[in-house]
Amino acid sequence: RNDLMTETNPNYEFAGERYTLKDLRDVPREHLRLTRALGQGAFGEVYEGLYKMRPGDAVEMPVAVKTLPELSTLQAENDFMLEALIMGKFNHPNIVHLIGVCFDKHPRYIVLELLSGGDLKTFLRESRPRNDRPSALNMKDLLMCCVDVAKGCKYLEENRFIHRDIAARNCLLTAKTPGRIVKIADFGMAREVYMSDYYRKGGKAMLPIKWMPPEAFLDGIFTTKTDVWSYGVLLWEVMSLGYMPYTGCANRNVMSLVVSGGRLEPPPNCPSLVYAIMTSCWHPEPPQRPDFATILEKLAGCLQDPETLATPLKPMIGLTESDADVL
Ligand SMILES: C[C@@H](Oc1cc(-c2cccc(S(C)(=O)=O)c2)cnc1N)c1cc(F)ccc1N1NC=CN1
Repeated sequence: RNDLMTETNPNYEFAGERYTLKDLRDVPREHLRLTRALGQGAFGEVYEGLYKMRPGDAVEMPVAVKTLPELSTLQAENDFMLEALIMGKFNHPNIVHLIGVCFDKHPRYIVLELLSGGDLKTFLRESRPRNDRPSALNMKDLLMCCVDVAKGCKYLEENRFIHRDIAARNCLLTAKTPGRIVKIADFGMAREVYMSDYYRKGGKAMLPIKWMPPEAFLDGIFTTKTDVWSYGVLLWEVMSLGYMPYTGCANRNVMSLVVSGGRLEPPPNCPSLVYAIMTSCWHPEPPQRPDFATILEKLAGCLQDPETLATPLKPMIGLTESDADVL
């Protein structure tokens, strides 16, 4: 909780230091050119754009621009600023880089590095083996994606930062081709905790129940072990090539299932070494869950196990893709 938030001058504590908006680089609006819409973000439209770093420059840097609509509540303004402050303090290869902000007038912009591989969930779904094309990915590709996200999570853990929404939809790739790097790129839920709880929007519907451990959705307890549980679900998302977890199950059923000890089944062809990591992340007792350093060691073990690496990828069977994925 950060009760130091005031309407106009949010302070933000990270890694033992306090920051305010003045710490964020100001991007002159006239050096920014929005080229096309990428999709709807939590606040407003997100655009792809080009940023001329220095006025005389011929070269322009591709960027992603989050926009805050003109007609926004003060609450939304604060949330938006805080998200920029949160991202502005991170410095890690597996966390999206904040380039700067345009907060001088409306519409306000948050300018991020553009990761042109798009989001991890979409990438996984697009990479499923099709009859005309065996999967473009192999087990090593999948494990490398998981390693990247775990490295980002380890950095957050070391800085005692709880993300609260680790999921494939919130991760982006630098490219779809080999050599791709995965980065944690959305901090919307983390922002929530810094706003007074009574502002929390709506009911349970706002919470990513399928990625949350019991102590979080029952008692609102969030620790770094919350992110470990979510990371286990992300592992399942990756190994299933982007399926919706608990296929066909509604949120309230997932809650009772998980509370009574039910867990996600191993995706088809999921190596037992990898499934063992997932289940360790889903231990009912938070302290019994591994930390991200341990998870990285276990993933390194998988990457050195010939049998694991040789496992072919196979899509889920049963429900057709469209049903399975939406429910
Ligand atoms: C805010 C936005 O940030 C970005 C999106 C894309 C990006 C997103 C989708 C497709 C492509 S692209 C140019 O490769 O087709 C690039 C590329 N770089 C970003 N920095 C984002 C961050 C996430 F963690 C998850 C989803 C999105 N969005 N927001 C709106 C759509 N996705």
